[in-house]
Amino acid sequence: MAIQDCCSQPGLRPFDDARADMLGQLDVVAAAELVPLEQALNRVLAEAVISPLDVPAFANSAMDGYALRAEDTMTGEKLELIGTSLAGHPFTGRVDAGQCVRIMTGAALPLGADSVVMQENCTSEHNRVAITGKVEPGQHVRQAAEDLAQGETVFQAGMRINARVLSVLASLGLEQVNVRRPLRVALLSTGDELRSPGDLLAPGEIYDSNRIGLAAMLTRLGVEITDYGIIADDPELIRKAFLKAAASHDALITSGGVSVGDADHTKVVLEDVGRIGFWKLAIKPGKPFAFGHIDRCAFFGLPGNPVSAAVTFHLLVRPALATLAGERLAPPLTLQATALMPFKKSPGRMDFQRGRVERQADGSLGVVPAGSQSSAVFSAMAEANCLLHLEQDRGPVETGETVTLELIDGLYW
Ligand SMILES: Nc1nc2c(c(=O)[nH]1)N[C@H]1C(S)=C(S)[C@@H](COP(=O)(O)OP(=O)(O)OC[C@H]3O[C@@H](n4cnc5c(N)ncnc54)[C@H](O)[C@@H]3O)O[C@H]1N2
Ligand code: MOO
Repeated sequence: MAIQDCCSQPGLRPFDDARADMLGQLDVVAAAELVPLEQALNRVLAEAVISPLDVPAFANSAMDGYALRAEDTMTGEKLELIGTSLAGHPFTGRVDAGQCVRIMTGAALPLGADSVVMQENCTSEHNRVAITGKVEPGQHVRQAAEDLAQGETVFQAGMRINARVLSVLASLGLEQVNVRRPLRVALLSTGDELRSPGDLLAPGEIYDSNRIGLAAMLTRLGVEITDYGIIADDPELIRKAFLKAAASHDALITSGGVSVGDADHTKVVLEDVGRIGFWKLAIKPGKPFAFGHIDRCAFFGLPGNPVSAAVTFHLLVRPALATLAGERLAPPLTLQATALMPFKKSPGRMDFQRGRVERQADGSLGVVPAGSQSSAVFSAMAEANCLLHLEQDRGPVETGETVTLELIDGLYW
C-alpha cells in the first residue's frame, strides 16, 4: 500500500478544482484606455483589433530582379527594359507583351506584370534582358493582403502585447491602441525574522528573499507594484497594512504566516477584515495558500517557504492576475519526458517538483531533479528549467517512467 504524504490532510482542496473556483470568483477590474503604441508593450488589448487595411497594401516584389509577364518568357526572346520600380518609388507605366521592368525587393509590382525573376537568373545589355530558366506565374510576388486583409480580426481582446504583437500593430499603421490599464498590486512580506538584504542579521533572523523575487515577476508582468515591505508578526500591524493596501489596489499579495503556527496571523486577519475563498490545497509545494477578498481587492496569501511562494505565484496568482487584467492566458504547454533518475513522491498532494530537462543523444527529452525538493531550498529553483506535474494520487517516479512537465525557462521568472 502506498504511503500517504506525511504533510497532507484529508479535505485539502484538489488543485484543478481550487484554481477553477478561484478564477470563477474574479472579474476583469482593469478599465480600458487608449495609449500610444510606444507605451503598449506588455499591456492587454481591451478590444479586438480589426485590420484597417490590406497588408501588404499592394502586390510587390520579394526579390531584386525584373518584373515581367510569365507567358513572355516561354519563347526565350529577350525582353525590352522599360523602367525601374524601387521600394517607395513605383513604376507608373504598364508592362506590355515583350517588356520588363527593373524591380527591387518591396517595390510595387507594375501594372501588367505578374511575376518577378531574380537578377541572378537574368542578363541585361542595352536595355534588353535575357531570362534563363522557367518562370512560374506569380513567382517572387508578394500578393496584396497576403499577410492580413482589411476587415480581418487580427487579434482578439485579451491578447497580451509582446514585441511581435507590437510589430503587427505598427504594420497596420495604428498610432494608438485600446488596452487595459495596468493592475495595481500591493506586495508585502510578514515575519519577525525577516530583514532586508544589506541589514545585519541577529540570531534567528534571515533575509527576505520572497519579496524581491515576487516583485521581479510582477514587473515582468507589467503591473504597478506598491511595496509595503516587511510587516512584523503582529495581528494589529498586519490588519492595518491589509486594510490600507486593499483600499487602493486590485490585488494584495503577501508571503508568510498562512500556516497554523502561533505567529501565523495572515489567514486569521484575512478572515477578520475580508472573506476567505479557500485555504489549504492538495499541492506541494504551497499547501497553505490562501485566497480571498478584502472588500473588492483580491487577496493571495502565499506560503512563506520561498519555493512555495514562487510556485504558487506561478500556478495560482499568475492566472488570477490575468483574469483581473482581462488577459486570455493559454494553459501551460506541457511536454512528456523520461525520468533519468527517481523522483520521491507520496500520494496525497499534486507535486510540482523542480527539474532540469534536457535533449538526449537519441533526440528524446530526459529530466532529472534540479536539486533538493525541499520548499525551503530556493537554489534548486534557480537551477530548474521545468516544473514536473505529478498527479495527486501517484507515488514515486521510477527511472525510465514518462512524466509530464512544463518549461519555466524564458518565462517571467
Ligand atoms: N503544523 C504544521 N506546520 C506547517 C504546515 C502544516 O500543515 N502544519 N505546513 C507547512 C507548509 S507546507 C508550509 S509551505 C509552511 C508555510 O508556512 P507559512 O506560510 O506560515 O510561512 P512562515 O511560517 O511565515 O514561514 C515559513 C518559512 O519560510 C520562511 N520565510 C517566510 N517569509 C520569507 C521571506 N519573505 N523570504 C524568505 N523566507 C521566508 C520562514 O522563515 C520559514 O522558514 O508551513 C509549514 N508548517
Ligand atoms: O509543502 Mo509546503 O506546501 O510548500 O512546504
